[in-house]
Amino acid sequence: MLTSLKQKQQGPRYIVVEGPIGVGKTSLARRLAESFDGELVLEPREENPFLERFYKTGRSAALPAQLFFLFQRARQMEELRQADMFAPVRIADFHIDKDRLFAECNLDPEELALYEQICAKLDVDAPVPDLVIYLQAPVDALLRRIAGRGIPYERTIDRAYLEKLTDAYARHFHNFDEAPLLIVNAAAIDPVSNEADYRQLFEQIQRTTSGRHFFNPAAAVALA
Ligand SMILES: Nc1ncnc2c1ncn2[C@@H]1O[C@H](COP(=O)(O)OP(=O)(O)OP(=O)(O)O)[C@@H](O)[C@H]1O
Repeated sequence: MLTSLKQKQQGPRYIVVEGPIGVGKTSLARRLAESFDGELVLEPREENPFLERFYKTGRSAALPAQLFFLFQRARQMEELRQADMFAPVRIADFHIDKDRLFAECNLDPEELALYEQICAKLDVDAPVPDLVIYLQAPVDALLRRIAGRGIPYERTIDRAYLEKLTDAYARHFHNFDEAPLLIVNAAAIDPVSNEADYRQLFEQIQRTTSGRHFFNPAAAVALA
C-alpha cells in the first residue's frame, strides 16, 4: 500500500500522462490507476481504421486519421465531463492538446485550416487536469520501446517522424501553464518494471499540486 486513504483524497483527482509515441504513457497510466484504485481513460488507437494506412502511406491518410482521433477524443472528453464528480481518481494516457499537436505535425496548410474549422465547430470542452505528467525520452529509447512492443504497423515509424514529434512536445510543454506539470525523465527511470523508481515517482505525483517540477531518479527539483 503506497498511500493512506487521507492522502488519496487530498491528491490529484484527474491525472493526464503525456509524451511522444512509445514513451510509456499507457504503461504508467495503468500502474497509477492500480495504485489510486482509479479509473483508466485510454486512447483506443487500434480502433482508428486510418492509422495503419497513415503509417504505411504517410501524408495521404493523415487527414482522415487525424479527424477520426479528433472525434474519438472529443467523445471521450464529453464522457469525462458528464462523469460523476465523486467517482474515483481518473488517469488518462492522453491530453486533448495532443490532437492539435499531431495535426500541426502531420497536415498540410489547407488540411490544417479545415481541421481548425472543424475544431471550432466542435468546441470541445475538456476538463482541466489536476496534474499533467509529461514523459520525456530520447528518440533512440522511443525507437527501442516501439520495436519492443512489436505492434506490426508501427514498424514503419521512423526516426525523423519521432524527432518531429518530440520537438513538438518539447515546444508545447515549454509554454504549458494550464495545470500543474511534472516533467519526468523517463529514460533514466523505469517506473513500469522497477519498483523503487515507481514508488519514488508515485510519491512525487502525490506531492505535485501546483507549478512546474522536474523528476529525476535522484532528486525532484521544484522550479516553481
Ligand atoms: N521507462 C521505461 N523503461 C523501459 N521500458 C519502458 C518504459 N516505459 C515504457 N516502457 C516500455 O515501452 C513500450 C511502450 O510503452 P507504452 O505502450 O506504455 O507507450 P505509450 O507512450 O503509451 O505509447 P503510445 O502513445 O504509442 O500508445 C512498452 O513495451 C513498455 O513496456
